[in-house]
Amino acid sequence: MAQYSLDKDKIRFLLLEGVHQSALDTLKAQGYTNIEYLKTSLSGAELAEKVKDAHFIGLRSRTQITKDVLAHAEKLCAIGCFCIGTNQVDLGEAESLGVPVFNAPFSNTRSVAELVIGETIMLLRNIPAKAAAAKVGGWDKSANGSFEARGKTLGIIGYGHIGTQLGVLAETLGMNVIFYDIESKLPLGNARQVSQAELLAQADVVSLHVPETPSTKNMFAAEQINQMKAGAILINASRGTVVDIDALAGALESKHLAGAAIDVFPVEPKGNDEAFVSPLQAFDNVILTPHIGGSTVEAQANIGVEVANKLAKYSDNGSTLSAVNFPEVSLPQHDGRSRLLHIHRNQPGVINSINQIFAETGVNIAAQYLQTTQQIGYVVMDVDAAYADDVLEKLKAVKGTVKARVLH
Ligand SMILES: NC(=O)c1ccc[n+]([C@@H]2O[C@H](COP(=O)([O-])OP(=O)(O)OC[C@H]3O[C@@H](n4cnc5c(N)ncnc54)[C@H](O)[C@@H]3O)[C@@H](O)[C@H]2O)c1
Ligand SMILES: O=C(O)[C@H](O)COP(=O)(O)O
Repeated sequence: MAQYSLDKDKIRFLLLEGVHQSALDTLKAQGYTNIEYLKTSLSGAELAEKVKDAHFIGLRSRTQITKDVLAHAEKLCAIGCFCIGTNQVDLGEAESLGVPVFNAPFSNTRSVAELVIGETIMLLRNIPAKAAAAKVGGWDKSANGSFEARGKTLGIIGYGHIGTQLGVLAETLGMNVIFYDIESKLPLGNARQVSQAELLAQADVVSLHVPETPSTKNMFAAEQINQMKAGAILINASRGTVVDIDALAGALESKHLAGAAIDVFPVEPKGNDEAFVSPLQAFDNVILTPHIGGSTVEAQANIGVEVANKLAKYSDNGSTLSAVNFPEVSLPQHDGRSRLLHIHRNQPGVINSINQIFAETGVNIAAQYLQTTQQIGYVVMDVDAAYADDVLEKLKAVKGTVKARVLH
């Protein structure tokens, strides 16, 4: 399937889930005005219908871009996740269709880490339960079950961008930091990498910061919760699939855990007007938040600019730097030339066929860039504008071509 570069006002953006106004401002400032902006997520037939005409889709963590949805998105050039997580997109399928997926890998890191620090202090002091009692006339003035954070041990599971930020902040409170990660990681400050069993046996507060993957699905179930210290606290601001909520409810019921803070759930409401239901609503010593770990004004404004810029850059010059599922190519401007972009299956003979076209037509390649993943190859060639459309037609016919377009 070939795609020609269109006039900017014909390039259609579908932005879902109320991404920040800064995304619209950034796109408009770069000449992209054909933008459909929705405050909610979409699913099913509605989503399939909307993606049909979209060249670019922007979304947050809620919208599921499955293989089926992608099959409806025939004009799709790229997807922007205006958040950190990209598990809501079928990344492999998008790759095989020649659709790069971008995200904002650090823009809300600090917001999540700060929320977890706040929750750690509140839960160690038993504030949620005391505040709930006070609101209905109770007066629980007592030091029992209320502790300082200083000197306590924080166990971080998943020591990536958020986990490391959290560890640094926790040390400034005087906490001891231990962490577990499947990779060997450079410990920051005085943090120590330990096994998961050691972490669960030692930590007063356990905080989860892993991505949603097959290996993290239900990784925190009854077995792991039972290994936590009696009276410990569990915090999850990663993904709702990571914790078995019924097992957590059981541990709160039996008072094995002293409290929890949960920001993400196996099933979350589609929008702010849908009711939220969870067995954890029964517990006053649990902080429940509506997936707002990354929802600060600062983070959302930065994410809007960052991801919109990545989409505009891919549209304008083909750069795929920091795409999460695609060969990464950082490209200079192509002033005075046209740029041919060719996405193909990574199979023997494709580059040879492409070179053959140039050998036969005698068109000179002023610059060429190539990157591959196991699945696909992405080759970019700058040529004299007079020949670009002709060469594009020939490139489209190369066996193994997934997508080809030209930028004038
Ligand atoms: N609640 C929110 O609003 C919010 C905001 C931002 C991110 N998140 C979630 O937090 C996750 C983590 O974000 P990040 O930026 O720190 O990601 P990251 O990729 O920088 O770090 C994740 C870490 O988890 C480790 N890991 C992966 N699988 C593991 C396993 N089975 N056991 C132990 N460690 C494992 C990785 O090696 C990595 O070090 C994101 O994937 C996203 O789902 C939630
Ligand atoms: O992956 C993320 O960055 C967080 O889960 C935040 O997602 P959101 O943009 O839907 O709040």
